[in-house]
Amino acid sequence: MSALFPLVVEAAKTTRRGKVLAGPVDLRFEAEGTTVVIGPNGAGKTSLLRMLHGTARLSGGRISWACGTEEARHHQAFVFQRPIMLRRSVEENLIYPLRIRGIDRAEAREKAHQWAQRVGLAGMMDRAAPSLSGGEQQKLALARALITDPKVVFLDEPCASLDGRAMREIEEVLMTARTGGTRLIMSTHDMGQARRLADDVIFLLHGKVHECADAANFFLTPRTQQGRAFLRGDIVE
Ligand SMILES: Nc1ncnc2c1ncn2[C@@H]1O[C@H](COP(=O)(O)OP(=O)(O)OP(=O)(O)O)[C@@H](O)[C@H]1O
Repeated sequence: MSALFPLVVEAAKTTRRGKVLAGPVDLRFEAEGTTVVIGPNGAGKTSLLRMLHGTARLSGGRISWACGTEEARHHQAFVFQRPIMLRRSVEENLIYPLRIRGIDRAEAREKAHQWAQRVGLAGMMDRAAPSLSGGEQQKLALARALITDPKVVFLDEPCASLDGRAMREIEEVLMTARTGGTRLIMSTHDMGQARRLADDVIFLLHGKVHECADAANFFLTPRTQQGRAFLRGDIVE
């Protein structure tokens, strides 16, 4: 397969009924690491992730993967803030993305069991996915995203409204995926999580990239007054 990265974003923007949801933004993503997108409510974090993933239509600019867009799409996954479960068992939820990629049922089941084990859902394979708790559903959504071995995973607030334990378990899965070479691009409201996971940070304000920096630099010495205020927990508008 060809390389997906660098992912180059040039003056890309997405609008809805004349309102700019995100952009124009210029960004460049290399193949490794975790990028964390932060910013106040409504800053455009979800819209940026959807634009990069290709599910929000561009109304200007360009997003170019090193390979073709179709090939890149095949190697991506997206994890939503509120997991969307198939109304089937945990096992069927895990098997589904493999089956639609043509993997035979026996192999898909084996992989499903390995992934259930990894995210702590091994004892729940026969449970109906919608009956799982919020944390369990999010772990299932994560396993279902990673089971196809994607090159890049977008995650929109993957731990919103989860307790500390579920968050830690999810972060462990994410760190393992990152170490294994999966490129992660995620949003979070939780600055503790951003500090734990980020290799680099995009600080969005009013749909635009206000700061984009190496995580250590951003957290230690944010360049802008709004960046400093945001990290202090002040209201930034
Ligand atoms: N479908 C839509 N139609 C109209 N406006 C929208 C739509 N989706 C998002 N917006 C608006 O676009 C802006 C950016 O929204 P977005 O959800 O991307 O921000 P966010 O940073 O993810 O916010 P939050 O932290 O609250 O999840 C907001 O002002 C939002 O109200």
